[in-house]
Amino acid sequence: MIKLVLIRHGQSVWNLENRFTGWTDVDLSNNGLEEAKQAGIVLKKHGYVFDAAHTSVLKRAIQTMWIVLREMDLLWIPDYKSWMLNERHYGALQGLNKAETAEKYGEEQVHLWRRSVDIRPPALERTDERYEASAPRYRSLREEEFPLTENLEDTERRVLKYWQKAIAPALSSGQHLLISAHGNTLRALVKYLDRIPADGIADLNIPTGIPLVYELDERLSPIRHYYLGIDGEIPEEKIPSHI
Ligand SMILES: O=C(O)[C@H](O)COP(=O)(O)O
Repeated sequence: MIKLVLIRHGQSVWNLENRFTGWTDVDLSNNGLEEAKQAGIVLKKHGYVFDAAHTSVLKRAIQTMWIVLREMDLLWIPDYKSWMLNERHYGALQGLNKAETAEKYGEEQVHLWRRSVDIRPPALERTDERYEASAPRYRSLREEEFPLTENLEDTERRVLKYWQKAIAPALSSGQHLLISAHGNTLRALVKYLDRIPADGIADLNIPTGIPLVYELDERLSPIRHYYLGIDGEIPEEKIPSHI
């Protein structure tokens, strides 16, 4: 049995302000910093040790990874950062307040943008100041690869490409991995791992800063999964699944 640990970054300052974030590179809130520290304490207490860690190129996920690994005295392990683990791109919604957006476009429309699989939010214009294709961290992307908006299917495609290229081979070689990523990145990965159909994913939310442990068989098929707290597996009814 192989254990894989997923963690959504701690609460960010735009989670706190209820803003659409996507690829915007915002910091963790003070609460998010504390969540990440607690996650490291929990993982260390339960004897987890990682051989490597994977994260996005967004600081809320990178800092979460660093804080967790610092608490575990594992800052020395290799870590890999890829844009392919970035949060789903929220297009022209990035920076807008979710409640104000719902007032303007209606709750149903915002829910579809946030939780459907195949509906993309309005796209960014390449002239928009939020369009960051020229940022050094995205140097490896061709212009046509840089998203102007994404639905969950788009996110799933790039996450699975990274899974096949970097994660699955490492797991199959016996490595214990930590993936520090984002709400929709992990929704996409969980959808794939648990074979959740498109019409079954809308209500799945990943809470911030709580280690999600996947026990996988030798074919990397999930045996079971659970959130890990200081006293061990957290009962389903105690998981804060706020949307
Ligand atoms: O990108 C964001 O706004 C959040 O990290 C996830 O937002 P969502 O829960 O609205 O998809």
